[in-house]
Amino acid sequence: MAAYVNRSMSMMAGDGPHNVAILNNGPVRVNMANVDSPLQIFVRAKKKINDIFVEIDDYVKDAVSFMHAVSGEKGIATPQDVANVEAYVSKVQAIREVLKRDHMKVAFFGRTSNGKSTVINAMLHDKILPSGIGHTTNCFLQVEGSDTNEAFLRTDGSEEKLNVQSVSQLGHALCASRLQECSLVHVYWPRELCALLRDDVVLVDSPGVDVTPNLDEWIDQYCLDADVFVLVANAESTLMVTEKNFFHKVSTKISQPNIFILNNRWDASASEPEYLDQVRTQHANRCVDFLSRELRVCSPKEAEERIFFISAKEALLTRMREREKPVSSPILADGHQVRYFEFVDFERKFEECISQSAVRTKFAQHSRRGKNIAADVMAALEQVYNSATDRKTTMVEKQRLLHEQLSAIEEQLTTITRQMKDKINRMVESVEHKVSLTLSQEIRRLSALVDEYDALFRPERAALEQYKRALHRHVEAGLGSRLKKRLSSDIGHEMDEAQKEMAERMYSILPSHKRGAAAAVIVPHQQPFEVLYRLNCDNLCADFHEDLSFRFSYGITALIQRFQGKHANRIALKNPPTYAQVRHLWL
Ligand SMILES: Nc1nc2c(ncn2[C@@H]2O[C@H](COP(=O)(O)OP(=O)(O)OP(=O)(O)O)[C@@H](O)[C@H]2O)c(=O)[nH]1
Repeated sequence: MAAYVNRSMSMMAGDGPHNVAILNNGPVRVNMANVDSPLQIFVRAKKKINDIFVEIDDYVKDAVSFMHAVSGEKGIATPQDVANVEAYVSKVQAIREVLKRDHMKVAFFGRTSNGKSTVINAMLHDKILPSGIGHTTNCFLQVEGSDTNEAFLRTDGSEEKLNVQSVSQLGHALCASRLQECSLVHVYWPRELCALLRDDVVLVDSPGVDVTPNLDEWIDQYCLDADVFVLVANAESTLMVTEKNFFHKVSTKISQPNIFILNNRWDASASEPEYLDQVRTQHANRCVDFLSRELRVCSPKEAEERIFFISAKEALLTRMREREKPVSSPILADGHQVRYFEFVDFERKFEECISQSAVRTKFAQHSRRGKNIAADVMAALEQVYNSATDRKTTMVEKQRLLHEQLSAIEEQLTTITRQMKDKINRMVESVEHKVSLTLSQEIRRLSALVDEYDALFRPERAALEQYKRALHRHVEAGLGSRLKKRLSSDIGHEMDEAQKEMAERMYSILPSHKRGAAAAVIVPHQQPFEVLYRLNCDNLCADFHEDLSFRFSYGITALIQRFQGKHANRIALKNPPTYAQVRHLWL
């Protein structure tokens, strides 16, 4: 109580921060002291949830980029996985749009002339909606804050901005251009002029519930998203069946609606002070009974906190005065301050209720949705992570097996290479032995070769030199062809066998799928093996001096020593396979 009294006194005194907005009739100065308003619960929650959805939006977009990046990797993310995550981008956008527009909505109902429009005007601190005796409000009028600092009207479904003065024509039952009772007119009022509007409260005025049979249609169109309902009753009479019927219908369509009951026109009680308490108790009991027992929307104790006895007319007058606006009836009845405090108390409790209700009903659903989206996207990313991890494990295992295989093969290759080198060494020794033996035998029959040489011998120096060179060629050719004939096929056969064995052993260590490719590299030599023996008689006989008297001799013993000497001649084993060729197969 103390809080609202202080606040009310402060507002009546006109202190606290003020804002200025421009209306048709000039600049307006308004009290905006609502920093501790319960509406801030909704305002802060809205900012918080909007910020969270900005983060969810970024998270989803990052996830989409990531999914696109990995979609090329086989077995990690399918195009369907990418599309599933991508679908959340538009869902998050849609929620963000709804969140931006989310507001707290309060709908005012009651019989004609009970003072619904006057209550709204008092809450807005200005005479915005038409009011007067008789049936005044002809259609639904929704007052909401305008983002631009201007006041204007818009009929539902139209983009045309109408002058704010035309609300009297459009919404007034007595004007010729009035709309259908179910129509909606948006009244945009500068947020800066009213704390309620600035904090995203939307107020809906309605025609009297006693002037229409279309209550169901009203409820479906204007009540389903309302956070709070205010029944504006007439304290001069009592709750009427039409009013009760309307809220019975509301409570069948909406679970546990938040309903406040304002017993308006309580200023009338000033003229009958002797019955004031009894009437108040009677009205209060009936209202508590209606909310708690008939509608079952709250407990009797909670109901007591939802029932107020006010004078909207006085509250509006007080606030118009405070803003130095001209007022028609300056005289206020006795007890007007107490009634004003109760009006302020109603505003406070209404703000708490609408703020908490809107946060719960509107943001709780969005929070769940946001959590689910984040969880779904995280699950998709986890699936990608798990697939990638499985793939990595498989590849690492494959790499380990390959390394093992490679090490084993390199070991075998080293063994084979060593064995082959030993074999080659043994073969070289064997061939040298064979060549040496064959050469000895051939040299022993060298005289026969020399005897076959039948060129004309002349002792002159020049002719003698020519004779010697020709004889050398003859001996070289004869000896070479004899060695080749006797050694080639024997050694060649041995070489072929050795090459074949080497190739087969190489094949045996290769993995089966590599053998095809290796066949082109490990091929046993196809060229026939031949023994080449380079016999240079000119060198061999360089220190030979002919005895012309005895013709000449080749000095057989010397020749044999020369042939077998370590710096003399070498057997050439043509085309042996090399270690480099063998190793190339593996690299
Ligand atoms: N004495 C007194 N008169 C009031 C009070 N509240 C509103 N009125 C007057 O009652 C008449 C009807 O007020 P409205 O605000 O137009 O009532 P309403 O419920 O909006 O009426 P409809 O728009 O026709 O449904 C106006 O002349 C107001 O000045 C109040 O608390 N005390």
